[in-house]
Amino acid sequence: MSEQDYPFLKGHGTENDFVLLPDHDGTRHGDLDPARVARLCDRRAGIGGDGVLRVVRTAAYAAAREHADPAEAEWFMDYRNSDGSLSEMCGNGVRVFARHLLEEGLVAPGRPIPVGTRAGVKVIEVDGDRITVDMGRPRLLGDTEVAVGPAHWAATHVDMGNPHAVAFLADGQTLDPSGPVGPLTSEPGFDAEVYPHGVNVEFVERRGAGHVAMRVHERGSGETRSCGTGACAVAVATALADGRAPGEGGGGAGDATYRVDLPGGTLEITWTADDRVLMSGPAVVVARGTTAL
Ligand SMILES: N[C@@H](CCC[C@H](N)C(=O)O)C(=O)O
Repeated sequence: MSEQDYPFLKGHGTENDFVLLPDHDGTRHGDLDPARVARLCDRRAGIGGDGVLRVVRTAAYAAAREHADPAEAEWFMDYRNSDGSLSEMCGNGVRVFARHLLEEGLVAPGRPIPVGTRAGVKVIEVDGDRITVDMGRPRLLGDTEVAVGPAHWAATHVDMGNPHAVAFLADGQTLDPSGPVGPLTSEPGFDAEVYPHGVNVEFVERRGAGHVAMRVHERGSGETRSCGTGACAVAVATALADGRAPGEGGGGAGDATYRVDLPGGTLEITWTADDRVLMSGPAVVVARGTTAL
C-alpha cells in the first residue's frame, strides 16, 4: 500500500451501486473533485458505481452543517452522482450507508440511525436483511411531460428531496428496451423550465393492484438498475392516480403500500396516513480495499 492509497468499500441496494469513501474527520477527501468521483465510478478503469458516498462526521464538514445538526445526526452522507455532480438525496445510498455504519460499529445496534443528507436528516431502521428509511414528506408539484425520441408522456412532478418526473406507460406499452422507452442510453427530454437543475425520469408499468414496475434514467448517472427516491416518487404518483393519497382531498383512508419492481430488485414503499414515505429493501456492503484513484 503506497502513501497515496486510501480505503474504500463497495455496496449496493437492489443493484444501485456505490463506492463508499470513509473520511470520518473530513481531512482525507476535502471537497470531492468531480473528476475523481468519475474516475472511481468508471466501470472499466475504476472501481465502478452509480455514485460515491463519502462517510464523514457532520461536525467535521462545514457543508454538512448547513443541512444537518451534528447533535441530531453524527454522520453525514456526502453523495455524488457518477459524473461527479451533487444530489440532495439518494434513497438506496442512505440505506447502504446505514448498513456500513452498523457493520463498522459506528452506530449502536438495534436503534434507529439518523443520517444527515443535503435533504435533511433521514432516520433508518435495520431489521436483518431489510433496511427501511423514513424519507419524510413528498412534495407534489404538478404535471409535466417527458420524451424519448418521438414518444412522449404526461408525467407527475414529485420532489423527494431531489427532483423526479414519473411517466405512466399507456396500456399495451411495455418497459422492454424494444418498446417506446428504448434502451435509455441518452437522457430523456424534459421541460428545462420545470427542472433547471435536471431531473430523474421514471417510466412505470402497472402490474396489478398495489404493484408496479419501473425503469429510471438518473440525473448524473444514466440508467441505473434501481433508484430509491425514484421508487418513492413512483409510489406517490401511483397512489395519487389511485385516489390513495393521504390527507384532505387525497381520498386515501390509511397507509398506501406499493411493491415496486426494478431491474435490480424489489422495493416496498409506503405512503403513510400522516404523509411520510417509508422505503424498505435490502442493502449490502460487498467489498473493501484500497485505491489511489
Ligand atoms: N439512486 C439514487 C438517487 C441518486 C441521485 C439522483 N441521480 C439525482 O441526481 O437526484 C436513489 O436511490 O435515490
